[in-house]
Amino acid sequence: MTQNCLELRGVGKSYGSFALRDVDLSVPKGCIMGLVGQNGAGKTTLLKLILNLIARDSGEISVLGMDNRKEEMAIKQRLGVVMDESAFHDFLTPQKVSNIMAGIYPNWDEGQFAGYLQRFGLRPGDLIKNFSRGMKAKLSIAAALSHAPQLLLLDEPTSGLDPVVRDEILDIFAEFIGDGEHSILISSHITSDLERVADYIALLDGGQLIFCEEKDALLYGYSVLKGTREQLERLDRSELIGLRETSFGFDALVERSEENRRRFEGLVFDRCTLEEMVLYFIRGKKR
Ligand SMILES: Nc1ncnc2c1ncn2[C@@H]1O[C@H](COP(=O)(O)OP(=O)(O)OP(=O)(O)O)[C@@H](O)[C@H]1O
Repeated sequence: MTQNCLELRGVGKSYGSFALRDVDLSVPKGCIMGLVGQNGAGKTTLLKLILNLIARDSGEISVLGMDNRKEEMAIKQRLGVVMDESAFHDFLTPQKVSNIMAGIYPNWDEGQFAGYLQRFGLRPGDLIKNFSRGMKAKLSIAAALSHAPQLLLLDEPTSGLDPVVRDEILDIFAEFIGDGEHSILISSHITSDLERVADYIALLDGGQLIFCEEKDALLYGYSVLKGTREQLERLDRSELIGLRETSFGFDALVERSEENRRRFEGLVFDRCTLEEMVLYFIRGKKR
């Protein structure tokens, strides 16, 4: 059995002027991979391709060691999914959702679902119509987790949630992968959430995978370099990623290496957040 729960090879899909091109991506078992990128970068398209909700133009996709087209039904039993739009009809209640899910998933765990509802402060008998965006998001996450899935595919699951609930949900995600057998691919614009829980980060931009790296390797492998305009004039710019010039000076991302320490001696090296790093890489690509 493969150690990757998800593998994409040469995956492509085009929609008029937008194209997801030649994406190779592997999600190892037992980890959380964060998928980041600007609006329209192709994150939802990628997740829909994995779910076989849309047909790919090229490439291969294997989910939990199975071909995502040939074994779609078997895969869906073992996947927990949250897409960004509300998953359940407004006239339902969480209790009715539970009854419906029990008919779809042989592994549906009513008790576990009820436990999540209680944890999230959702009443089983209330109409979803009257739920806030955050409450709908919590319901979707509770449902995705309650049929013993091995892999969660989550499209911006925490976007409508307040920081306290987000924190609790991130803890639940960390618990979920704790035994090394479960994994999560999560797209999010909240990079601080990913900085907290993700093991790997994949950046999409304009349909292209810019990188897929271990989060710690990214955070410890790069620094922000800062200096004056005069200092910039004397530098070899080929090492600078996403250079930004201001009236005072410049900043750019550089690889953290002894060679660069010597090359840029006398300049300031700062730590970099994941959010800053993503901005530098996107800016660097647009140059
Ligand atoms: N059904 C469709 N028909 C035509 N174009 C589409 C369709 N679905 C998506 N697109 C286009 O594909 C591109 C990528 O969209 P996608 O929803 O994958 O981006 P995203 O990274 O998820 O964005 P966001 O962060 O805003 O959710 C966009 O240019 C979008 O307009």
